[in-house]
Amino acid sequence: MGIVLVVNSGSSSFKYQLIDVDASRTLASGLVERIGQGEGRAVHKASPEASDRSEASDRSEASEASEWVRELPIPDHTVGFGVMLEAFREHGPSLDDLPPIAVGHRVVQGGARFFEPTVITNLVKINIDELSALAPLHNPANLEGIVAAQRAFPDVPHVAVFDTAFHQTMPPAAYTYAIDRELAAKHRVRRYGFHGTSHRFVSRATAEFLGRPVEEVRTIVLHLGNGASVCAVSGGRSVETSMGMTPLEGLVMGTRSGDIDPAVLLHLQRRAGLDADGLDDLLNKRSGVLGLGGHADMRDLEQAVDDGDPHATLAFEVYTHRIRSYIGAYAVQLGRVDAIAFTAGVGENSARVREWALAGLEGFGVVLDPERNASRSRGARRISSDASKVEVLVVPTDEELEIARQTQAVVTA
Ligand SMILES: Nc1ncnc2c1ncn2[C@@H]1O[C@H](COP(=O)(O)OP(=O)(O)O)[C@@H](O)[C@H]1O
Ligand SMILES: CC(=O)OP(=O)(O)O
Ligand SMILES: [Mg+2]
Repeated sequence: MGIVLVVNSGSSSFKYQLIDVDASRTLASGLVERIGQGEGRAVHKASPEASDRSEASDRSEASEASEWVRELPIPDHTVGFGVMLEAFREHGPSLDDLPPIAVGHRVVQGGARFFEPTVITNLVKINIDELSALAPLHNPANLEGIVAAQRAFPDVPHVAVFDTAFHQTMPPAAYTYAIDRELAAKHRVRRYGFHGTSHRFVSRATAEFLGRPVEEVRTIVLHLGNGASVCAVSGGRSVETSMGMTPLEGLVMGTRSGDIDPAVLLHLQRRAGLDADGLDDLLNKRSGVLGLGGHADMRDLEQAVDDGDPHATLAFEVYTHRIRSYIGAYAVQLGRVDAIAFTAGVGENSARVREWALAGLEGFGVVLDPERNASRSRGARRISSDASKVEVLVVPTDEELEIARQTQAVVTA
């Protein structure tokens, strides 16, 4: 059995899943959070009959499994992995019975250097550290998770799976910013794109759902989670994506602004007294639908829209307007669109976002079926009408399974 532990580390938390790759099955999952913040918390679930994705890809399935919860100080990631090992010992499944053959790590920024999953050596760690300049919020935390996980699992290979890797196929015309080229090259300023693991998984699942070879299909993937990005995928390759040098560009997100005239930053620097850190905080943490509508969580925002809050309504309109603009732009770049696939927390669950984002596109052959769109059935499904020229689908993403698959492929190659 090919069992892989998948780790997604953030600065103050990490999520993990123990996955049986051959059976596409989660054996256990958990979250260790509030690391270094006084009182930490760990939640661990063993899946009794393990969630089999072919039957139920909905994550709520996992919540039906029994939980192991601990509240205790977790000063750093190393202690966090100790708590995780304790959870496996006390609550199961036993890692002695189900030893992982490898640990797969989500790493956000791989720059132009990493375009495929990579076994983590000391040199790779130096590179990930060095790429922190291009992802200061993500890479240092990813690296901390890797170091701690290597201490907890010293005898198996650790593999980095990069968010940026799938987008390394973008042509220069798509990834180049129109600024002084020498300055840009010196500081590695270009578009890299993110959420690649999800865009790759969903674009392949879309072709599979349509029963067509991935090489033939042109898809627009809308990954709408807390972070959000669009990807134009042609023949299984990313040709354009909305996030740029960092995960701030593109769509309106929970707390991030997405696209903005760069002169706004200069203006706020000169007139509102914001320095680099202040602008970083504003654009990454206090903007998006939170900044406009007072709620970062789409469920809360939709509730406020229903309650008649005009700020929430405008936030919702701006959010969906931006998605429409990208659909138009990417349809033109692709030349032909076979499918539009919605994925991640918002994309999979919000019928209203999907409806608003696609309203009025009938003239372009995009016609939603309201009943199919409102259905909450699980798994990949069609939500366009039979008359629609473009297939519109909801395709649940599974970044952890994709990381586990890529990790297994690297270590068994
Ligand atoms: N039923 C729902 N309706 C609308 N939005 C939802 C629903 N369920 C989850 N979401 C939204 O999904 C988002 C989180 O998406 P997710 O993909 O889990 O994020 P991430 O992995 O980037 O943290 C939140 O904004 C949440 O409100
Ligand atoms: C890269 C990125 O934006 O990731 P997330 O959606 O997990 O914040
Ligand atoms: Mg996510």
